[in-house]
Amino acid sequence: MREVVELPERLAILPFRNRVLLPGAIVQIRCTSAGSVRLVEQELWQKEDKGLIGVLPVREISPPSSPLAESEERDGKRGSGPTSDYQPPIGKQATEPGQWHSRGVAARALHLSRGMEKPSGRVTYTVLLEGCCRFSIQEMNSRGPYNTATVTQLDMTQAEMDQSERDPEVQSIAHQFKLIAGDFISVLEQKRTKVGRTKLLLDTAPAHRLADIFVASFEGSFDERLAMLDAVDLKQRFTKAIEIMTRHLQTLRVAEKISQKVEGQLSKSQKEFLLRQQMRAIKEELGDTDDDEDDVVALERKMQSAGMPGNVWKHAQRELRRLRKMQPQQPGYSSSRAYLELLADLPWQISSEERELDLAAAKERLDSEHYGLGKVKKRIIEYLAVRKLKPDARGPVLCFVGPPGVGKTSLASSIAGALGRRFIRISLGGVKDEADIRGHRRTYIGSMPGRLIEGIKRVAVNNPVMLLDEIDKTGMDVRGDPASALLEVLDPEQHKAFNDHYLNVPFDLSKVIFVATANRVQPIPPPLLDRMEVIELPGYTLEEKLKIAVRYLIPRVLDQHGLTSEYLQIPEPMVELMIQRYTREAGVRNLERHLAALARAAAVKVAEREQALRISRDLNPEPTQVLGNSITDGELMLEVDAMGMSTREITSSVVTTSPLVVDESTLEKILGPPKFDGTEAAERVATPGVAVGLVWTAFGGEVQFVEATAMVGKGDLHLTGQLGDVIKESAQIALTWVRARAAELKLAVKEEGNLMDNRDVHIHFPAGAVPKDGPSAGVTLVTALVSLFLQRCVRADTAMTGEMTLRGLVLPVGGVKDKMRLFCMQILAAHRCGIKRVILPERNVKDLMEVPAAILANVEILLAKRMEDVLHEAFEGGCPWKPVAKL
Ligand SMILES: Nc1ncnc2c1ncn2[C@@H]1O[C@H](COP(=O)(O)OP(=O)(O)OP(=O)(O)O)[C@@H](O)[C@H]1O
Repeated sequence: MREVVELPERLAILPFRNRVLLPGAIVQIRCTSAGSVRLVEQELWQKEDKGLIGVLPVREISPPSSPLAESEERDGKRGSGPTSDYQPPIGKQATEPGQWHSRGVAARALHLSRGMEKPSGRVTYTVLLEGCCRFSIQEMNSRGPYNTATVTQLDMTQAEMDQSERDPEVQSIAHQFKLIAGDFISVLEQKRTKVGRTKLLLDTAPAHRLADIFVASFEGSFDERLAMLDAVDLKQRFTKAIEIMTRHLQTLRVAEKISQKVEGQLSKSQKEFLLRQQMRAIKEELGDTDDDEDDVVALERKMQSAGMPGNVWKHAQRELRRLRKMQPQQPGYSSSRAYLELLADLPWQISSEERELDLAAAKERLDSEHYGLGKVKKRIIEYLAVRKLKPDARGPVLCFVGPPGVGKTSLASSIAGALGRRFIRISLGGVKDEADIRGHRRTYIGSMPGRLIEGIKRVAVNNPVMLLDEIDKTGMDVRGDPASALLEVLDPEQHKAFNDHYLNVPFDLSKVIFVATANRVQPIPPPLLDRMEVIELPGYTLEEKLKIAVRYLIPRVLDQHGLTSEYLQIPEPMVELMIQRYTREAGVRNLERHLAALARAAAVKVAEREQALRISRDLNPEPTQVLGNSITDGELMLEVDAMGMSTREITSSVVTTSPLVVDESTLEKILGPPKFDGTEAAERVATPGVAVGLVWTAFGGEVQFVEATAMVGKGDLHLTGQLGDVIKESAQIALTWVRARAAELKLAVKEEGNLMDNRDVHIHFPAGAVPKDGPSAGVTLVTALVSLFLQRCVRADTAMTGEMTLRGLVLPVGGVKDKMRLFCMQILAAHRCGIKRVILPERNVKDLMEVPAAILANVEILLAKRMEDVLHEAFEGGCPWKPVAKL
C-alpha cells in the first residue's frame, strides 16, 4: 500500500451502484454493462501499464425499473458480488448530481478476469480493485463509450499529513480511535474470528488509513460510507470512524451476549434430551416401562383437578417446573414429588355434602349407639341445634373429659354420623414435638406434614369431624410446644389459614368441626382449655355397665365374630360377675375385651362342632336325633338317639337348639381365675397404720390403701407414690392434725407416748405408678396415722372418703363437678373390693340422695360430721374419741 499516490488529471469513471469504495479497501466488482466492459477492456485489460481508474458511488433510485437490471435478470447474472452495471442517464448526471456522487476513490486493479463469451457476444469482467486516494470530480465527460472526468486529488500530501499528525488534537483523537479498534479486535477474537491481518494492520498502518480500512470492513449503510468518503479532514475522519465503530462494537457485544445465552440453553437442553433418550433406551432394555415423563404429566393433571386456590396453584406450578428439570435419580426429586403429590391430594375444594340436620334423628342415633349419658347427649343436641340454625357459627370446641372406655371417641363419631360428615381421629397422645402438629420444614431430610394435614389428606374432604384424641397427653420439650400449635387450630380466627410448615401454603380448616377428648382436665394448658367447652363423662355404675353390655356390647361382639345368640348366650348375672371379678374400670373397654374373649372361644367350639358333625355324618349314615344338651365344664355334650331324622335336620337342630350358655365355670375357664375378689381389703388392713380410702382418679372411682409407718428421726414426713401437690398438702395437714391431738392419743397409748414427737413418719400410697391427687384422701390419711399411733387396726370392712382442714372439719369432696356420679363410682369401687361400710362427710347428704337406691344398697353408708366421728367408727370404739353426732 503506497502512502501518497499521484493522480492523473483525467480518470476513467466506473460507476459503483449503491456502494462506496474507501481508500485502503479491496473490492471485487463484476462488470456486465457495455460501458463498464469497454472501460475495463480499454483502461485495464489491453494496457500494458495499467493505470488508475476512478470508482464513483452512484445512488440508485429505482433499481427494479432499471433496463439493465431487467436484462440482467433475463440473462441470469444476479447475485455474485457487487456490479458496476449502472447505465447513467446520458447528459443527465450534471443536472442530477444526487445520483452521481461528486467524490470518488481512485483505484488500482490487483487482478482481472474475463468472463465466458456469451452466444450474444457479450463479455463480462471481474476486477479486483484496491482503493488508493480520494478525488473530487471537476467535470464529467460522457461522450465516449464510458465516462471520464477531470479530477482533483483530495487527500493531503505527505508534508501536510505529517504536519497534521503532529497536531495534539489529532493525536488524541487518533489514540482514542486506536483504543476502540483494539477493543473491536478483542471482541472479534472472542468470537473466534480470524483477526491476524487486521491486528497486523493496527500495528503497522498509519492511523488515518486505518480509519478507512476499519469502516470499509463493516457492513455499513451506503450513507454512512458516503459520509466517511466525504471526511477529508483527519479530525473529521477519525470522529466519524469512532462513531461508526462504537456503534458496531455495541451491536457486536449485545449479539455476542445473546448468542452465548442461546448457545448455553441449546447445549443444555440438547444434553438433557440426549440423556433422556439414553435413559429411555436403558429402561426399555430392562423392561421397565413406567415412564417418569408420563408420571409427571399425570401428576400435573391431578394437580389441575385438585382445585387449589390461585396462590397455591402458582406455588405448585413453580415446584412442578423444578421437578421437570430434575432427573428422577437426583436427591431432591422424590421429596419434591411427594410434596406435589400431597398438594394434589389435599381436598382444597372437596366437601362432603352435609345432609339437612334432623334433630330427632340425631337424638335417636345418639340413643341407639350409647346408653345413658343423658346430660352429655343433651349438650350435643344443643350444639347440633345451634349449627342447624347458623351453620357457620363459631361454636365452642367440645371436649369430652373422662376415664378411658366411657365412650368419648364413639360419641364424637356419632356426631359425625348425625351430621352426615366424615370422621377422622387424630391421636395426640405422647406428642411432644410441635412438628408433629405443624409438620417439619421441607429443608429437613425425611420431613413430613403434621398430623392434621395428614389427617385431612386421609379423610379427603375439607369438612370432616376431626377428633383430637387425648389432648391432655401432649407434652412440651425442647422441640417446641404442641399445645401452642393446637391453639392456632382451635382458634376460629386463625384456622382459616392454618400454616403447616411442610405444606408451606395456608390451608383452610374453618369447615372442620373439632372435637377433643381428654382423660383429665388438669394437664390441659389453660389457654387451650379456654377455647374448649368441657363435658365430663365420669364413668359408669355397675347397673349402667350391665345395661351397656346387654344392649350394646354383646350384640356387637357377637356380630363381630359371626355369631348370634343361637350360638352364644351370656346371662346377665354372668355379665355382672365379669364386671365385678374381671374388671375394675370406669368405662367398659375391658369388659368389651372379655366379652370378645368369650365370643372367640364360642366361635372355636362352634367351628369344631360343625366339623365333628360332618365327620360323624359321613361315618354313620344312620339318621339320628338330638334329644337334649347341656354344658359341662364349658363343653357341649350332646345326647344323640336314632329317631329316623335326616342328617341335615340334625345339623340345623344342633345349631338352633344348643347355644353355648356361659356359666361361672366357663368364665373361669376362658378368662382365668377372678382377678378381683372381696378379700383384698381384709388382708391389707391386718396391720396397724393402714386405712382404706375411696378416691377419684382419671380412671374413675378407686379404693385406695394408705400405709403409714414411723421410725426414729426428727419428726419429718416422707411421702411416696406418684402424688400430686394437693394430696401432699393433705398428708401434711393430717399429720399436723394428729400431732395437735397428741395428748389425747397419749392417754390411749401411754407406753408409746413418744411415738409422735421424735419419729419420722412415712406415708406410702401403693397402687403402682398411677398418679394420685386431690383432697379427698385427707380423712383416710388421718385414720391411717391414728391407727399407726394407737397401734390398732382399722376395721377391714370400712372405707372412708372426704377432705379435711386443720380444724378437723370434714368437708365435701372437691375436684369433680358431678358429685353424685363420683359417689356412685366410689361406692361401687368399695363394693367391688368387699367393703361393707363407707364413711362419708355428712354435708354430702344432698348428693347422696340422688344416688340410685340400687347402688346405695350395696354398702352401709355412715355420715360423719366431725373427724372424731370417723375415727370412732373406723376403730369400732377402740379410740379415745366419743362420737358427738349420731352417724
Ligand atoms: N354409653 C355407652 N353405650 C354404649 N356403648 C358404649 C358406651 N360407652 C362406651 N361404649 C363403648 O365402649 C367402647 C369404648 O369407647 P370409646 O373408645 O369411645 O372410649 P373412650 O372414652 O374414647 O376411651 P379412650 O379415652 O381410651 O379413648 C366403645 O366400643 C363404645 O362403643
